[in-house]
Amino acid sequence: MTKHVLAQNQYGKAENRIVHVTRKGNDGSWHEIRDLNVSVALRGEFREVHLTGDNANCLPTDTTKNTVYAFAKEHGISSPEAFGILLAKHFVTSQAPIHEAQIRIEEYAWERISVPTRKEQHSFVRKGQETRTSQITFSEHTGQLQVISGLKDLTVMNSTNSEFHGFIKDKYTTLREAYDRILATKVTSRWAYSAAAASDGEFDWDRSYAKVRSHLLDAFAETYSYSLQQTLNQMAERVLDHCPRVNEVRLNLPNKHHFLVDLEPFGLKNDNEVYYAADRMYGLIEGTIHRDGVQPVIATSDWIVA
Ligand SMILES: O=c1[nH]c(=O)c2[nH]c(=O)[nH]c2[nH]1
Repeated sequence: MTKHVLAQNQYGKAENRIVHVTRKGNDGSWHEIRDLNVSVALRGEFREVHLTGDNANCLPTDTTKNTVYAFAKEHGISSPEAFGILLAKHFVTSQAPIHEAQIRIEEYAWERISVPTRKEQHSFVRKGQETRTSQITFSEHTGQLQVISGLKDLTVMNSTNSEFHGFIKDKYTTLREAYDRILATKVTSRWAYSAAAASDGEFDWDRSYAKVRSHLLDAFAETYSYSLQQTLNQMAERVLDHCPRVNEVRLNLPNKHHFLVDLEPFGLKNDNEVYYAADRMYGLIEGTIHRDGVQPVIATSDWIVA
């Protein structure tokens, strides 16, 4: 029998998605968020764990995950580096068999959507450009030029001012009513211009794009939401109200769920500070709003992935 050698090994929970909300100001209405993807890898005396099934030296990956969320509550997240240092030191100094801990953190950066008319600041847009889209169709039969513009991958978040309750409860319903939740979505939108705009040689398409984008953002930030469906309608209505040459707006809004982490088992109270950001599954809320009397033209069957 050849002898086999257990060489380098490490383990831990990877990709702990965490969103931490800090409330500042006298009334806590100025929110700051940190959005991290934290992976933990532990190295040390784990020969027995691999070779004999003796788990005496094994700190469960589940515990490493809990530690990440509990540390966010206990210490806050001043920077990914500072948070990583706290975690790495903790694992190595608290458990004898753990000799080395490696914490890898990706941070997703957000910018504030500032709403000048209100003091509360809890609306954010993910840094990095969204993709601008357009579809132009010209038909020789009708002589009609059709322009459908749009955007995708515009990720936005409100860290408060979102509720969801009063919904149907049947025997399969387990969802709890929410009176203060995070509302986040990655916006895909397309909007159709009037035929007059499409054939107006002077029309400023760049300016119009910027205007629609900013109305979508403002409506998202300013809507006190009772469902993502309601937010969807507000966003589209805002565009139709302010952009006379847009006839129809379609929105595909994946509900990027953020679940409050239960910190009670560690004797910690989670005052809507520490969230688990799930990437799947997601609610997918879609709809078209158009001017009365205008025939909708935007396809409704596209496959949208969050
Ligand atoms: O805004 C929401 N709309 C829903 O239809 C829904 N369903 C659900 O589980 N959560 C939510 N949130």
